[in-house]
Amino acid sequence: MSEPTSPEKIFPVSWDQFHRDARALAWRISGDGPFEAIVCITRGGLVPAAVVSRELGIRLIETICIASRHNYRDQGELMILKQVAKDVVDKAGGKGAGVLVVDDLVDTGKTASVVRDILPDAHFATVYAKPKGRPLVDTFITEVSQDTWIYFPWDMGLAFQPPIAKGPVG
Ligand SMILES: O=P(O)(O)OC[C@H]1O[C@H](OP(=O)(O)OP(=O)(O)O)[C@H](O)[C@@H]1O
Ligand SMILES: Nc1nc2[nH]cnc2c(=O)[nH]1
Ligand SMILES: [Mg+2]
Repeated sequence: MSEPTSPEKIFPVSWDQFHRDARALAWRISGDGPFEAIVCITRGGLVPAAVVSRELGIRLIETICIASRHNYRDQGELMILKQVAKDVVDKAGGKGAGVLVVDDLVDTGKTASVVRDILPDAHFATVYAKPKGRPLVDTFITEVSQDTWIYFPWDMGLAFQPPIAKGPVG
């Protein structure tokens, strides 16, 4: 479980900021290829994978589908819903050489370590990283503290904010 300890910090990310950070990730890994394929870890990896794929001209995109948070933030048993296709693993010499694994973030590192077991020689890239998971990634853009919860733009919406003078609602 990666429930942030108190006091919890939050790090809200807008679409614009996420796009810039994902593009910066592409820049940072652009010298580490060539990559034959991207393996993106769904669902969070889908968005940065689209940006990195466009920037680096990688058109072979595969997924590994992993679910671990069955109740919002509580991390439960990690379930692989779909494995990496055999032809992609074979293309990478069976161990992931020439494969770029993309995810939105690494937190405890549990998801990343499962994927590393499958593709040990792959290059692992995430947009954000927390300290516990950081050793598992080769490249990331921004580190946030372990007690920070990142709010992604696809999980948020515009909402009315009461004027400061009215005080907190409720
Ligand atoms: O380092 P960890 O502690 O394993 O956490 C990181 C993982 O948690 C989130 O995915 P989640 O399982 O919530 O599913 P989602 O991508 O479908 O939102 C995030 O997208 C990473 O894949
Ligand atoms: N949205 C979101 N998902 C996560 N999964 C693991 N850590 C986080 C986080 O900080 N934010
Ligand atoms: Mg995920």
